[in-house]
Amino acid sequence: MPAVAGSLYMASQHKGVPPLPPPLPRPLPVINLGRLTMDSASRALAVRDIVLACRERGCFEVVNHGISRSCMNGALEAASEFFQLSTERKEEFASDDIRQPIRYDTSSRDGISMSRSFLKHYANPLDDWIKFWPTQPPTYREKMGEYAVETQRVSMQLMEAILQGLGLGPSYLQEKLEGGVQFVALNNYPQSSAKKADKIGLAPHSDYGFLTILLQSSPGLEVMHHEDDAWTSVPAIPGALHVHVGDHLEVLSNGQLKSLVHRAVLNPNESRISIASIHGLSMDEEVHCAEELVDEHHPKMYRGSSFQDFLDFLPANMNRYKRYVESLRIDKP
Ligand SMILES: O=C(O)CCC(=O)C(=O)O
Ligand SMILES: [Fe+2]
Repeated sequence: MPAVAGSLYMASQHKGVPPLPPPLPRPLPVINLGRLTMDSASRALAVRDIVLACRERGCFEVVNHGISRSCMNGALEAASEFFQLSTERKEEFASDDIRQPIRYDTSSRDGISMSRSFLKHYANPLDDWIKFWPTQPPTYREKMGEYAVETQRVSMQLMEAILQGLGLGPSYLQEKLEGGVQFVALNNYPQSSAKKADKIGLAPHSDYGFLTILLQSSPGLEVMHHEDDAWTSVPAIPGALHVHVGDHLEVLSNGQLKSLVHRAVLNPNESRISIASIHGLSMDEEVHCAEELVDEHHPKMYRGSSFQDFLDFLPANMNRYKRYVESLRIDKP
């Protein structure tokens, strides 16, 4: 009998040996971003790794991205100090209106916040938005501003690599991306309690931009890869950032890359902060399937839409789609 894994497995069952356990979860790809600015061979390998990770896993971790530890820790500290302010102070930013330039909330009116409070605001270009940001804690604008500018830079590098890897060229959409939306969500989750059975902080969803860059103070982010039916926990690797594919990258790539379903679970040991930076085109700019990726074998899969369209869509469609992009499919039932 040939010594293939399947036959060994069968043989062990025949002898009454317990069946093999399911395969171990594959570790998430960790990509050294420094290679993008080295020689062209190193860049080509990094581009290949990034696109493969996007295609096969929908996400990856990046290291050597050029954002200093003190900048990342500064942003986490500023977020943590904001959430420690009195309720009254935080509620100065409370609003039901998702079009406000800054918004604080604690409830699940958005259909997915099960146990989190959040502060959301825009960040690019910084000069247009920073005036709306909190002045308490006093270092908030400086620390969050520095981190926002740095993540916008990393998002540009990543998008150039992805667009190159898709065959569209690194400067495809460049100006529109430079002037695009950067939406920053600071999330604050309580420590899970032994009494409460529900350990979900944020329910499963995808993000609507091209890319999300996420920094977490401790583990809690979980992702579901495209072919999987199970959650994979994303480790909080010191100094690393997590990156995942959003709905508009699925549209732009005409379905070659798929937006990633993810959720946040409560951490049993501590309260947790995450900072999600979502990058896309500007408010009214529609994202379409790239014509270069449409042909007779790959018909156009999605209709075009803008960030503005997403905001219009959201209030009436909470919980209808786990991924907004499903509503954009041309062949949807
Ligand atoms: O807290 C997390 O890890 C996930 C946050 C998230 O998915 C979001 O803000 O969209
Ligand atoms: Fe998200």
